[in-house]
Amino acid sequence: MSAVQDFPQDRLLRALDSVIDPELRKPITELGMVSAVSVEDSRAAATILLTVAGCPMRSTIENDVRAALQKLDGIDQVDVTLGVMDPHQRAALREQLASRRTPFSDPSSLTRVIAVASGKGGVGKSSITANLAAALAAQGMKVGLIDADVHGFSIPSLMGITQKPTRVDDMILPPVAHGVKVISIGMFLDSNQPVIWRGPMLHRSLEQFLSDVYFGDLDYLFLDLPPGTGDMAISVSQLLPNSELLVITTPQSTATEVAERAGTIALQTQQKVIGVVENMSYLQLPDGTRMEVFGSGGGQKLSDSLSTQLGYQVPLLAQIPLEESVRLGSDQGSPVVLSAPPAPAAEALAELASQVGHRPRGLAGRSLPLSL
Ligand SMILES: Nc1ncnc2c1ncn2[C@@H]1O[C@H](COP(=O)(O)OP(=O)(O)OP(=O)(O)O)[C@@H](O)[C@H]1O
Repeated sequence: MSAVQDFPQDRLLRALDSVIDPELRKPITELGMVSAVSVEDSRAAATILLTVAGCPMRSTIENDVRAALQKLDGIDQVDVTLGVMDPHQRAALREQLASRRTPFSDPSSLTRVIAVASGKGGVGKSSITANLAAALAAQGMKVGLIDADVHGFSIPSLMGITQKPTRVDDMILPPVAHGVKVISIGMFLDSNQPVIWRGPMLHRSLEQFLSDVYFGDLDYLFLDLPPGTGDMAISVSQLLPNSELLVITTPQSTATEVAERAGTIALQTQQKVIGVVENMSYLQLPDGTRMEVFGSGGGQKLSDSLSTQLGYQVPLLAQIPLEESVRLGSDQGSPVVLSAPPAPAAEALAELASQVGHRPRGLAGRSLPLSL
């Protein structure tokens, strides 16, 4: 790093501490990205090394560096030069990050892993997952989201992500949207092409997401599962034995029956089912009455039957109304808890997030790593 004649170097570095790499979520000073910074005649010059040449965040980083230095008294002008890390610098960064990769499958991991399941498609599983993740991130939690619905991936558009993940050698940096680190198979495909993978490839894709994607320390990791009781649900239970299940249904009896099968898979996989969410419960009419478009009682019925079959209380955690704001938020890539927080559906989703968030990690229904 170059010397500074008339400006204390640590003041410059302290200012740059406030610049956070948007993907790695760490100060650029800690990541070895500040190659040089100096001041001459109230003109600051900073050379910043990007992890890769095509870094999608280059203009954000450049602007943030400029803004951070410009704030200092005595600096009138800032010149930012962007360079790229050489293979040695990249390897050092990878080492640094790899040692901090969180083993989500480790029984001692403090990250709560919540897989969101449903019996059939279209019940709002992805919308609820996106809203839960965004709501907890807005509360200051560190949240990751894996779109494990590889055949019907919709999370990138629900979260408003068009950007591709950045690769640093064999490490993948997930794009961050609304404070949530998100990864989806859809981000690796060139167009909206269908994915026709079978079990082993699905298992491998999840394994790769868990090992190669840099999530850093997380409070919550959500997985949006494909509908039903397929291969991915089994893979999740094998690769993430600590994961818990949240089951989404509509009030309709046909949806409830298939959701029950998705929930009872937990008997075989030994995952804990933390609760049931009933979505599209009712439509509030202008006169204040509630129209039960998809019938009523499905969520409670599912909660009762899962409680009986699993042998512990599986509560009905929320009933989310059918509301245009939810659909609009999804279409605009901004979950309704953020885009229209006073809407009744947003309030119900925010309340669900608090319930999920405040629930301590229990051991009921979970296999323990015991041996004689
Ligand atoms: N409470 C709600 N009110 C209004 N629209 C909703 C609500 N919940 C979900 N939707 C809309 O219903 C559609 C299906 O939702 P979503 O994609 O989240 O379902 P899904 O269960 O994940 O489906 P799949 O598993 O097939 O991907 C979307 O257009 C979404 O915007």
